[in-house]
Amino acid sequence: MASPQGSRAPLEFGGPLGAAALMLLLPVTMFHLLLVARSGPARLLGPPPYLPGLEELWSPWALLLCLTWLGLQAALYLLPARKVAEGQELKDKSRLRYPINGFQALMLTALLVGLGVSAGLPLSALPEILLPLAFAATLIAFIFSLLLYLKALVAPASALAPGGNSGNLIYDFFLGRELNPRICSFDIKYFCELRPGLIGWVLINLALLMQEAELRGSPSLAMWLVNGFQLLYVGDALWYEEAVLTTMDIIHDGFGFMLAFGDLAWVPFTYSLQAQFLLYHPQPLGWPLASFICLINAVGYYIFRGANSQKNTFRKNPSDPRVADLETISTATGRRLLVSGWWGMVRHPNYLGDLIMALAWSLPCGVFHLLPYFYLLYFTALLVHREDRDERQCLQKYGLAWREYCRRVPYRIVPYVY
Ligand SMILES: NC(=O)C1=CN([C@@H]2O[C@H](COP(=O)(O)OP(=O)(O)OC[C@H]3O[C@@H](n4cnc5c(N)ncnc54)[C@H](OP(=O)(O)O)[C@@H]3O)[C@@H](O)[C@H]2O)C=CC1
Ligand SMILES: CC(C)CCC[C@@H](C)[C@H]1CC=C2C3=C(CC[C@@]21C)[C@@]1(C)CC[C@H](O)C[C@@H]1CC3
Repeated sequence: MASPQGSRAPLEFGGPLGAAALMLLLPVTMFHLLLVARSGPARLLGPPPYLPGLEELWSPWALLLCLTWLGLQAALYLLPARKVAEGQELKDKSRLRYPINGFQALMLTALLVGLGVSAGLPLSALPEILLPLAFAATLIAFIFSLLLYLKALVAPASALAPGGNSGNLIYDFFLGRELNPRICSFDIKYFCELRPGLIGWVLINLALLMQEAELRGSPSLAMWLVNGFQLLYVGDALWYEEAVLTTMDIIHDGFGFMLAFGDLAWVPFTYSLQAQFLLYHPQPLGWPLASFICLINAVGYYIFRGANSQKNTFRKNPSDPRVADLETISTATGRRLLVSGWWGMVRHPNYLGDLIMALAWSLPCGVFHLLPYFYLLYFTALLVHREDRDERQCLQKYGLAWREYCRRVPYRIVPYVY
């Protein structure tokens, strides 16, 4: 299979073997987490309580529910948007246009769910069918990736991603071949990155909260905190939806199994792990400790939002008064790099804020189980790896100017540590 010209990018994720291992390991990990979260000992590293049979995993109703959810989110995506944003310049010098109506989709979904629940929709029954739902989402991600792989066979070379076109079927299937697969103006990757998975995640959290209220009379303080923190995170991502257009997922990575599974299955079913854990393992939490955890989340959010907004404002308009006084380094591309403000503290201040929030999401679950800290552990690994990929791409893009930035700002994520 021919590679597009100049796309002999170095293989990532351990090449075809690594990709094959991840394609097996990620779904297995997700099912392991779903099973142990509801088991008595809730041991992250122990064996699952039992191995579910196909009859417990497969349900045509769960598949129908997942497809309906995707259909609903697609319909909301197609509603008129308050703004249409242009993406980064592509290889052929064109720019794609993207609707900015993610927050509107979240609000409309909340309204529909609210109406549904008051009309008797049994949302609190959702936790009972998480296993078949996760199985259906995984199936959809596999089929989706396969169709996207086939679609890329007829795509022009200019539409292919720099990464996932090595010629190795497994590797390319995992990473994704086409950069911005679209059906007419419907951008499949952009849609999946923010809508069904993220909104699905907070919906699952809400269902877990409602089931806890049914079981114990009212939701616990720990459950409120986890729901509140994660709703803030998802609301923020959709409010600042345009910022996703500059992430490496949109600019650099193709849309293959990694993102399809990540967006549609991994995010809703593993990011809701803390709420799942709390439903089956209630944790006492007093107001003083809860206030301290809120403070940790607020500090994390302040850094995360401050850093992301500073970079986005600077990238949109470097002479904006909010960033005009910051010190910068010029690069040969004409773009400049910030070396003061948040981006002068470490080279990825937004990751630092994100990790502090991840800690705050786990703390309400107490310190006697490792399971609710899975997200923090996985996320640290994801961000360290992501930071490494980004550094390599920036070095390629900015050359000596990037080296100068690394000299001026030596720490990557945690000041004086890493
Ligand atoms: N919850 C989750 O699962 C995940 C969350 N995230 C979060 O999403 C957000 C976006 O992350 P991500 O896309 O990885 O990366 P970043 O938002 O950090 O973007 C990296 C890019 O920023 C630009 N940049 C880097 N340094 C500077 C500088 N000093 N001055 C100006 N521009 C600079 C470069 O692009 P250029 O120069 O081309 O503009 C670089 O490629 C983060 O907050 C992250 O924490 C990310 C992944 C998963
Ligand atoms: C499990 C796989 C190895 C990797 C899957 C990765 C995906 C789950 C993540 C890749 C980048 C993501 C981003 C977000 C969610 C997770 C995925 C899809 C955000 C939308 C989360 C909210 C932030 O405000 C923006 C993030 C952009 C990147």
